[in-house]
Amino acid sequence: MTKNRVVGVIGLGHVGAHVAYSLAVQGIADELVLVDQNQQKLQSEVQDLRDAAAYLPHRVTVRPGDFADLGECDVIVNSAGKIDLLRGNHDRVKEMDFTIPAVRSYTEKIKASGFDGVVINITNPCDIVTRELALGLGLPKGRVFGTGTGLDTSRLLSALARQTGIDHKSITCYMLGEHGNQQFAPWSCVSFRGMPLDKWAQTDERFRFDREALQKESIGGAWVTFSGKNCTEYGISTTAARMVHIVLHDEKAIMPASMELCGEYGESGLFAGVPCVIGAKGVEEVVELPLTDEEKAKFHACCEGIRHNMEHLKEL
Ligand SMILES: NC(=O)c1ccc[n+]([C@@H]2O[C@H](COP(=O)([O-])OP(=O)(O)OC[C@H]3O[C@@H](n4cnc5c(N)ncnc54)[C@H](O)[C@@H]3O)[C@@H](O)[C@H]2O)c1
Repeated sequence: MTKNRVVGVIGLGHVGAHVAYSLAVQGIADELVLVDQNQQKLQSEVQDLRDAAAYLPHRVTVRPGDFADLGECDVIVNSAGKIDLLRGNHDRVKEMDFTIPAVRSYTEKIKASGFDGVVINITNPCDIVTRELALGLGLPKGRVFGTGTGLDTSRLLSALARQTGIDHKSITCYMLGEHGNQQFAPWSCVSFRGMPLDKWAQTDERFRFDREALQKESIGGAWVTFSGKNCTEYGISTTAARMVHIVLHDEKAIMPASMELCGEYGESGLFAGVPCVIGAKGVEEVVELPLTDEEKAKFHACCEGIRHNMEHLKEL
């Protein structure tokens, strides 16, 4: 009998519930172990997901758990948080006063469960919380990473697909840096199945667009979604589900993720959004894009911004 693929989700709010649903609907997980400090919310989400199971194309079992039950998971998705703290201000760092102590409160419990898999962090501020989890859990390098600029890259892919008429899956592009206000698109690395953007732009006007405007659209997309529903759900849950799929199938796929930098891009001591080779061991390699000098400077500025935000850790 083949081993069941067991995925744990911590925090069953807007994001965690949608992650669990995506994993169930896409048949990515065989078993879901759900954990939330709000027991009523947890029971409700478990019930609702179980109600869906009979008509899903793949068999999935769903159960409520505690941190002690996470030891058997192959992958844990962390999405605990308090999204209401972002109402009225567009800065994910504002959630840090809640999310850092929250994560610290259960890191030891995850360790005590005997967990030895991969952790994918969504909780904001994503780069800083991912680092906190990685330090606390002490798993081998790469086993804890964040969705980082994965979602922001999805937004850029969507904008580029609408602008050019070329399908998302034929486009290579990245948002790099912070999953936050300090991120940017390195346009020199954008290509359409091997043909660089600049080359297309020489002959086709659909590829001669306002790059600043598209970048702004990708960075601001979160707040367009947030403004009408006070959360974001579909984009992030699909991003995380894709990452879980990559890990469980040992795909060695390249995707932007929040990963520790140890000299790559001339940076160290922090987690930031960069392209990564992801497989069964989590992030197995950071891909160093051939950035222009101007793009390198932008990347360093993003890292300085993350470092500035990390200063607040001293007060927590
Ligand atoms: N990285 C990204 O791209 C991205 C995108 C969207 C949201 N987010 C982040 O994801 C997180 C969750 O967002 P949301 O909209 O679901 O928030 P939410 O407030 O709706 O839900 C958070 C859930 O976490 C639970 N929780 C809080 N502390 C906990 C703890 N100590 N132990 C167990 N459960 C705990 C709460 O009970 C709640 O059910 C937030 O930090 C948000 O900013 C990140």
